[in-house]
Amino acid sequence: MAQNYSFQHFTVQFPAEYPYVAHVEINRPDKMNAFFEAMWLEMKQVFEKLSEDSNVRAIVLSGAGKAFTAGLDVKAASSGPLLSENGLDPARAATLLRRHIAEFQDCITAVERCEKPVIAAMHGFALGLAIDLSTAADIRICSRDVKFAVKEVDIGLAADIGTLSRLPKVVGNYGWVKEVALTARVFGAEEALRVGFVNSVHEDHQATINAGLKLASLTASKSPVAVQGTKEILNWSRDHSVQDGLRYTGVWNSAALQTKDVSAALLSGLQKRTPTFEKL
Ligand SMILES: CC/C=C\C=C\CC(=O)SCCNC(=O)CCNC(=O)[C@H](O)C(C)(C)COP(=O)(O)OP(=O)(O)OC[C@H]1O[C@@H](n2cnc3c(N)ncnc32)[C@H](O)[C@@H]1OP(=O)(O)O
Repeated sequence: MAQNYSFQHFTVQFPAEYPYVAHVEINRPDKMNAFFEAMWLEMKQVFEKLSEDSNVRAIVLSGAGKAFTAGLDVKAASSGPLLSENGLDPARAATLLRRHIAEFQDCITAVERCEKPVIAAMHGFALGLAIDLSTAADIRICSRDVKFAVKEVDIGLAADIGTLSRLPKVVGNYGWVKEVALTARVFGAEEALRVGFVNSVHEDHQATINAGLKLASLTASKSPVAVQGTKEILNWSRDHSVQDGLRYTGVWNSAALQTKDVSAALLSGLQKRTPTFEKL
């Protein structure tokens, strides 16, 4: 049984029918799961804890209520460091703001840094911060009803917590990213599927969660050494040359291939048996 998780703005469940799978739900439905500072700090704790939990091998992230998340809590932001008059000279004010942005970015990056695969299962509204957050996940799926927007220019910002860095790498199409980021226009499930932002589209919220849990369960049935190595190497290779990626893979696997999991799994297909793996 996984350890007990108790958080204020996130529920973490371990569905009995999906061993080694954690389901994280953003839980502020009365405000469309809009994020304020305590929430993104808490989200970092959630993913750091799951990353280290050997009873967890894959994670589904979804939102409670009518939205995955409507993004930044714009009411809270209107009285936070973005707009506050602090009397500091510009360089000092900029230093504080830069630290604030870096801390916020780090909370989103906690999802990418999490050693376990994370599947973002989105429905309803997925605006602004939702795109930052879901591009830090490994796999994105959505429901037919979803409304996406890279909404930052609508609120006077260049997106600064991940979207502009990660979305082009997810979809491999700068022209499309520029269109949605420069206009903040809403796009739906069909377009998201066509450009490769999401991997699959499902009938409704619950069907999307179920599909996420099944995918999570499939990866959780594999060697955790192999799966965690695959996430690490893919993320690293995304940001480096092929030659550097090959070299990193060789170094990584020179340790990882010494796992017992290889001998447990190598002949399992031929021998028509399902291997089991120790916790990691
Ligand atoms: C340093 C900067 C780092 C990060 C920046 C991130 C940028 C972003 O995330 S940009 C995106 C910001 N989000 C928005 O601008 C969306 C604002 N919300 C809406 O436009 C609408 O609420 C809606 C999502 C289209 C849904 O409309 P509707 O179905 O009519 O519901 P509402 O009655 O409007 O909302 C219900 C309830 O939720 C509150 N709420 C919704 N979104 C937010 C939000 N983003 N921030 C704060 N609160 C939000 C809304 O006020 C309602 O609450 P009440 O108490 O009932 O008023």
